[in-house]
Amino acid sequence: MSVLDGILAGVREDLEERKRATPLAELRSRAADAAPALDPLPGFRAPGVSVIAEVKRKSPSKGALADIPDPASLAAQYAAGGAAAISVLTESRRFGGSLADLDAVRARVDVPVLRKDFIVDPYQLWEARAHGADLALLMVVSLDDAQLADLMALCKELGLTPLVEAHTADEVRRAVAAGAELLGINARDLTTLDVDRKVFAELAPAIPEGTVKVAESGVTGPKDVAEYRGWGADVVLVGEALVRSGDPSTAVRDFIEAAGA
Ligand SMILES: O=P(O)(O)OC[C@@H](O)[C@@H](O)c1c[nH]c2ccccc12
Repeated sequence: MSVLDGILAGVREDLEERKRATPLAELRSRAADAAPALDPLPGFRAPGVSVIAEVKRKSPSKGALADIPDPASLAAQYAAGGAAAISVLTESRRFGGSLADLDAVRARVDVPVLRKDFIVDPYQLWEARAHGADLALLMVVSLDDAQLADLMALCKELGLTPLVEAHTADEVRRAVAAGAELLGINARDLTTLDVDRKVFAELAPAIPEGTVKVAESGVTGPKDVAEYRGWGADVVLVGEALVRSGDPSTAVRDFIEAAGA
């Protein structure tokens, strides 16, 4: 069993428990009461690189990264540094996140918020919207074409912008075929956890003009952001380097400046 399979097994168990605790009808009514989702795409298309700054406590590859007792305050510092969006990991077993983190961040910042999780079921998109997310991650590797199409259609209905994540040429092709407007290349192979930033350089040319390109994972400092930018990234998604930085606001600003206009 790969690392990803192990994560997905836990995600499905936790999902069944939440489904028992909170019926879909209740999520639907909470989603209806939520403020409409923000559209992140104009911001991501603005000149210069955009940063999606992530609230990430731990990971299967690195273990504990940072305690983050106050995710809302971390997110506020990211926003003050100029982050175009905030990513909140909500997977609990391996990443130490929760929907409570999403609630806290949503309540504090005005920039778009991404629910970062292993989304395999429509219920999770209703949850995302009920908890105020504007974007949701859809990982091509863990979905077949029919599931991807269904989840993309539900995102549209809910006003959520899907960040469609790929790691191979075939996954990029499937993401494009599904109509992704926001396409992420994860430099981390989730079956082995190996990170290779050059995967972005190799796959980006296959992404059609007009699609917003997101470089995910492996940014250790401003130089890496500049490199991704040189390879055509419109957006970089950064977790570890920011949660460990000690000064998240300055770190975000440095990343944006490193990439130039
Ligand atoms: O901490 P890093 O290397 O900056 O990576 C951030 C982000 O790309 C990573 O958390 C991520 C990308 N895709 C994912 C899918 C699931 C869980 C986590 C991820």
